[in-house]
Amino acid sequence: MEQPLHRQCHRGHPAHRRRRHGARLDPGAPAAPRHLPGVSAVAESDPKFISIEGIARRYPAPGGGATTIFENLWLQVPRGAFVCIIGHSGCGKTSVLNILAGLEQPSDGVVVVDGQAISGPSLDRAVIFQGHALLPWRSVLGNVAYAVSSRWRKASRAEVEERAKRCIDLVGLRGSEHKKPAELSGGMRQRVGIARALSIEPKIMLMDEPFSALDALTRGTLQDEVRRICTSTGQTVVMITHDVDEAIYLADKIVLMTNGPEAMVAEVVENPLPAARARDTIHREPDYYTVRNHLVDFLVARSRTFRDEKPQDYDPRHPPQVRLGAAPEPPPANTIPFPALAKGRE
Ligand SMILES: Nc1ncnc2c1ncn2[C@@H]1O[C@H](COP(=O)(O)OP(=O)(O)OP(=O)(O)O)[C@@H](O)[C@H]1O
Repeated sequence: MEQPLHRQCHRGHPAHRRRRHGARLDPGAPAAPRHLPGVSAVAESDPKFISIEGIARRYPAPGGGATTIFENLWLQVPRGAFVCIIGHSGCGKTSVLNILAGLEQPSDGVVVVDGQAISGPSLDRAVIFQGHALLPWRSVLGNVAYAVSSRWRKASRAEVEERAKRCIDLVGLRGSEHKKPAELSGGMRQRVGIARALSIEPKIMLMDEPFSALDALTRGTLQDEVRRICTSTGQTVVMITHDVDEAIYLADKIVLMTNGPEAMVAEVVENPLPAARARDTIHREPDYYTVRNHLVDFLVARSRTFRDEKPQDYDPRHPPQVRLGAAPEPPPANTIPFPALAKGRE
């Protein structure tokens, strides 16, 4: 009989031997190193860097029994990938993220990150929530430094401050180091959350609708920052969003979840847009509307009907990888442009 993947020899996995520095919260973890590493730029290829293996989430149902939010959910995220999960409210996106963070236990299955099964929260996995969860009595610098010193307990105060300041710079908050959270705008607080997450060099960054509470302008600016930082550092990210355009701009892969209960991963859409994309011109990319229409169509219709209409060879262990593309042919030369047609009717 085939062994579940998590029982196969993860310790022999090359990723396992590439363990990074740092003080794991897991018992038996090696002690924290004395010196802080620099902000590294890694984008190694490791297709199973995060391996979600047959997880389920069930809650007791009001009249007895259990409600299955999802089960037998499988997903792999390569090292350095930016993955967005989209799906309707209640399908279990936050539950998946909480399981990845180690904040919740799956009712079944396992998640393996970098060769190690998750058994609880760890500084290897930073979570950025919608609410910023900053310590209100600490300054910006204090909040970020607190995270750094939790990660590298033996680092000197100067080392901790230097690293914290570097991350504060990275999110564009230089000059606000000594302000308290109450003195900051929502966008600035979210930047502190991002700086704090980056400062501990997590193996993975988990974001639960991090920009949804922000105004459109701030959201756009922060999306740009996050994209710039994650691209340049090779950060592996799993993010939940309801915003199709945000997913297209940020993600390498977009995971489509069907409606719950008993939600499924319908497919994983590979984003065909070039890595060098810009927010203000992305809608002119030839494949932009192909991808957008596919995602909207899923949310409007297929997220409801997928269970009954799924492909015969659908295998939850290997959800279909969809690569859209091939921009529509340009219209023939003799096509009358739309404005001219409209004019003719006047
Ligand atoms: N502690 C709990 N007890 C019972 N049911 C729960 C509990 N936590 C979550 N649920 C249920 O699990 C389902 C999935 O919740 P989850 O928050 O993961 O969904 P979601 O897709 O993230 O939703 P949203 O987009 O609205 O945030 C929901 O129906 C929710 O009511």
